[in-house]
Formats: sequence, structure tokens, C-alpha cells
Amino acid sequence: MTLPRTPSFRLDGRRALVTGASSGIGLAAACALAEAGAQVTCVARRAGALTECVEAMRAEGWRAEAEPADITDLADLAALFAAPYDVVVNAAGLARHGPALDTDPDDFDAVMSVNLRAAYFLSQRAARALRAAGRSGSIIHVSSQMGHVGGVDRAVYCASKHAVEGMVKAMAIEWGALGIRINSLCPTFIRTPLTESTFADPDKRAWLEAKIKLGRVGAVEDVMGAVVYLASDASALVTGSAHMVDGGWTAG
Ligand SMILES: NC(=O)C1=CN([C@@H]2O[C@H](COP(=O)(O)OP(=O)(O)OC[C@H]3O[C@@H](n4cnc5c(N)ncnc54)[C@H](O)[C@@H]3O)[C@@H](O)[C@H]2O)C=CC1
Ligand SMILES: C[C@H](O)[C@@H]1OC(=O)[C@H](O)[C@@H]1O
Repeated sequence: MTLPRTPSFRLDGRRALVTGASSGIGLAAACALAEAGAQVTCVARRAGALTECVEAMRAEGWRAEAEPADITDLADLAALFAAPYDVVVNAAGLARHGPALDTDPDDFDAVMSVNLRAAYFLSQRAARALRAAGRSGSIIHVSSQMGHVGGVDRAVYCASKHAVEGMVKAMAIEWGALGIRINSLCPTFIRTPLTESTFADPDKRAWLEAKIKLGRVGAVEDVMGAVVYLASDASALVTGSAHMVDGGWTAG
């Protein structure tokens, strides 16, 4: 009798690209993929911070390289995807919070430009490169629990993340036949530079922890397992899905 075996979570021999890799969730994703065996191209705008991260990764014995780029720039995207990547994790993101009654159109455009427009064309370029090479691949967008529920002072951010959720589903339908998977990863509040000011307020932090069923905000390590899962053969039949890492926030 031949027993079934768990498909591999390893990524040896795979090429991965991670955006937003100089900080927070993106850096954690890059480390998770590298630790699982992938050769990781780390993308962010700040060359200095990115180089520091890549040097620290290499010191661990992992394979990583720095590729400074602005993902809102289509020329930068064309250069990044001159060759195909087996795994793409898009963790670059921006937040501008405040009451919807006061939203400045420039803030609206800035958030949509990174969180939605760049996510859209990055997916398109990643998929085109895979199709041209006749290869399959996995694209993962770091969306948010705010792609599924509303959040106080977060109308623009929520709009951008809800749009990403719709985009992922629609692209999954088109690209399944090409063997290209695309999924979203939806964390709750995670300690990173993006949430520093929110967490600095003890009342806000206590309110958040009461909303998260597991009773605590997240650390970047909390999303690393999900990144490896969605990148690897362990999720070979998973596409168009939203993978919640939200401590139960959206459960009710
Ligand atoms: N921190 C949190 O609580 C949560 C964050 N997220 C999402 O996770 C993603 C990462 O967020 P964090 O790690 O918290 O933030 P972060 O501020 O630590 O990292 C954001 C990264 O994106 C990069 N970036 C921004 N615009 C870029 C551009 N145009 N081109 C290239 N790189 C660019 C920054 O340089 C930085 O490396 C974002 O999409 C965010 O919306 C989702 C749920 C919770
Ligand atoms: C940056 C936001 O405040 C943070 O990011 C998320 O996606 C969380 O749900 C928070 O809204």
C-alpha cells in the first residue's frame, strides 16, 4: 500500500521576488522564502535599507539580492520582470488614515497607486513573464483583514484592500489554465513601522486586542508560515483565495 505524502513546503531551486522587502512583513516574507530554500530578489525603494537587509540575510547563509525599485513605476516593473519568478510576494503598501469626511484626494491617489494600481500591474507583468517562459508560478498579495471588513478611519485603505481581493479572484479565474496561482494573505494588526503610531496609544492597543479573538496583535513571524505555504507545492490546488492570519478578527 502506498501512503499519501505531504507535498513539500521547501522552495529549493525556486526564484522568488518580494516587494516591500526592506521592512516589516515584506522583510519577514523574504526571510521565510529564503529559509525555505528560495533565491530571493528583495525589492524596495530605499537602496540603503534594502542592502542592509540583504547583507543580514546572506550572513544567515541564505540566497538573496537587492533590487531597488519603485513598483508604481511601470519601467521599474518591466525591468524587474525581464525574467520570470516562480514566486512573487507583493508586500509593498501604504496607509493614510483619517475620517472619510476629510480624505484628501492626494492621499487617496497615493494609497491607490501603491496598494492597487501597482499590485495590478505587478501581477500582470509577473504573469506575462511566466506565460512567456511556459512556467507555472505563485503570486501572493499581502492584502489585509481590512480587505474584508471596514476599519475606523480607514476608508481609503479598506477600499484599496477590498479591490485587491476582487482583483485576486478575477486574475485567478483567467490564469488558472496557465498554471499561475494568485492568492491574498490577510493579516490583522501586526507590529511594523506602519502600525507604530497606532500601537503607541495604549487605549487603541487595548481596543485592538479586545477585537482580536486570540487576544494579541501580531508579530511579523505570525505571517511567515502562511507565506511559505502559499508559495510552495503544499498549496498546489489553492488559487483565488484569501488566507486570513487575523487572530479571528473577521470571524465575527
Ligand atoms: N502592519 C500591519 O498591521 C498590516 C499590514 N498589512 C499590509 O502589509 C504590507 C506591508 O506592511 P508593513 O510591513 O506593515 O509596512 P512597512 O511600512 O513596514 O513596509 C512597507 C514596505 O513597502 C515599501 N514600499 C512602499 N511603497 C513602495 C513602492 N512604491 N515601491 C516599492 N516599495 C514600496 C516600503 O519601502 C516598505 O519596505 C502592506 O501592504 C500593508 O498594507 C496588512 C495587514 C496588517
Ligand atoms: C496600517 C493599518 O493601520 C493596519 O494595516 C492593516 O491592514 C491592519 O488591519 C491595520 O488597519
